[in-house]
Amino acid sequence: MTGGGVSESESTDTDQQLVDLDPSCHSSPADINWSSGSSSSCDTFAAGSGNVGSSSKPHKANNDAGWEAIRSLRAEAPLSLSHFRVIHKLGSGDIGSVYLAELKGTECYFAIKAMDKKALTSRNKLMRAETEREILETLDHPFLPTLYAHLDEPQLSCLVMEFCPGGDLHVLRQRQPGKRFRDHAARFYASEVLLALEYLHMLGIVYRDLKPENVLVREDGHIMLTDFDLSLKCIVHPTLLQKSRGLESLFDIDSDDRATPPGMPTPSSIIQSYVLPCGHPSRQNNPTTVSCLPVFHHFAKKKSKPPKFHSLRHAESSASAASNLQLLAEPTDARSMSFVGTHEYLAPEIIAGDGHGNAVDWWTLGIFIFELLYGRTPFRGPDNDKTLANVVAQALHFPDDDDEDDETVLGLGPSAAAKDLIRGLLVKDPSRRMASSRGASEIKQHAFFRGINWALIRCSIPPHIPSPFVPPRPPPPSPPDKRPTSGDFEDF
Ligand SMILES: Nc1ncnc2c1ncn2[C@@H]1O[C@H](COP(=O)(O)OP(=O)(O)OP(=O)(O)O)[C@@H](O)[C@H]1O
Repeated sequence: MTGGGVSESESTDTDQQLVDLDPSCHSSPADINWSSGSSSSCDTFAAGSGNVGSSSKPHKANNDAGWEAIRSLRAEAPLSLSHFRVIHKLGSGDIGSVYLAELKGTECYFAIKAMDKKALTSRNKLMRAETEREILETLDHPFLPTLYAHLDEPQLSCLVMEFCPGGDLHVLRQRQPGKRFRDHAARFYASEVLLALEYLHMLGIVYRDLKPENVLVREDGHIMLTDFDLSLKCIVHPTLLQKSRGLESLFDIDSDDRATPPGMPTPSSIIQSYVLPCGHPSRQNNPTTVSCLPVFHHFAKKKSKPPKFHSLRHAESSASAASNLQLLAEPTDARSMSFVGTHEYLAPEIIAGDGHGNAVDWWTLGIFIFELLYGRTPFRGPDNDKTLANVVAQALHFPDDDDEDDETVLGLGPSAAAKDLIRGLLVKDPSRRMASSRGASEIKQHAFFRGINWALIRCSIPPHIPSPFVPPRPPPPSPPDKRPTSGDFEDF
């Protein structure tokens, strides 16, 4: 995609002053000098300075060989880079490079994002790296990366993350006929992205960098949203809305009052219905689609007392009233003035610099779906300035509106429902944009997503399953210093 990325208003440089750990620069991957003294590295999770470990990731940490391997290593000594064998570079971003690495002797593979601390400081990117780490530490969701460890080496700050072997959606789209996805595939990717965004919003995180390049494909074909260095963290004020009464707020749940209201599903039932694998007994009994689980999940860890009810006393005892309730926990009133994102994906309010909130993610979702379906973004101009001008002022136009190609004539092009959804998401005024007040659930109810089983989406069959990941063979052992003696061959 052209158009480049705008990282932050205060620094838009993209020079890679970061340390290059590219194995191709070395005689063998194993020769890479990851740090100047890994013995003094600090595994912040193990040391307890980061409050995240496998125990606080109940959904992603179960039956995960990676966690098991790391856990048993940590039982003996703090984890350090010397425990990993670097295989090759997966790619570079603005604040670091990502490597495929194996935890030595385990056949467990990880993606390690290595950031040079000096370069981060001199380029004023320390905060971004810190934000990304903090966000990754909190995540525990099927469509978001697991952070296994943060290794604070003398020169490098390294994030040990889940490795995603299937490439990204940008590359996958190029391989489709006409370089665009059909409706059913776009619907699948958009729905998994939507769930990931919903979860992030409920944690008070505005993602701000949705684009196909940041949507990775797992080995099983499901997705993983990556790259959180442009994300915004804010405080959420969960609110219950009554569906039949529109947007009227029934009660607020402040940070100290996080119990389940009578008649509402309990936190554990919501979590189970959402994240348990298919076939789990709890699943079969409770396949409810619930849009508000992450908030409860987030809150469930805290000691709770009954919430303060500001109105609708009946709700206290009525299960039917509860079924009419909808939790809004997204940071709809978050505000940031930063100029962040990728030109073609920037929301008008970011360009205008008037302050923006989570509605920017719904704008980018609209651009994302458009790009998946049409093979290009809607407002792209000949240069970045023209692109920005188009985003702010140009009306949305679908390529097949006036110029019907063969696919459209045959009914294979994007459906009317897809276009209607895109239109709703690409409303330039964020306060009128779809989902700006009622959050992700409004999008989920759109006709484009009809037939999606939100609770069981993880069990659906993805449109594309990548070829199985073949673990690279370890390099041959280095030749012995001395000439072989007859003793070396005694087995032959
Ligand atoms: N967990 C992962 N598994 C596999 N590949 C990954 C993983 N994380 C990142 N990558 C790949 O590594 C490359 C660099 O990723 P990174 O997140 O550092 O930066 P970016 O998304 O390219 O850019 P920026 O940080 O500037 O927005 C990307 O090409 C991405 O596809």
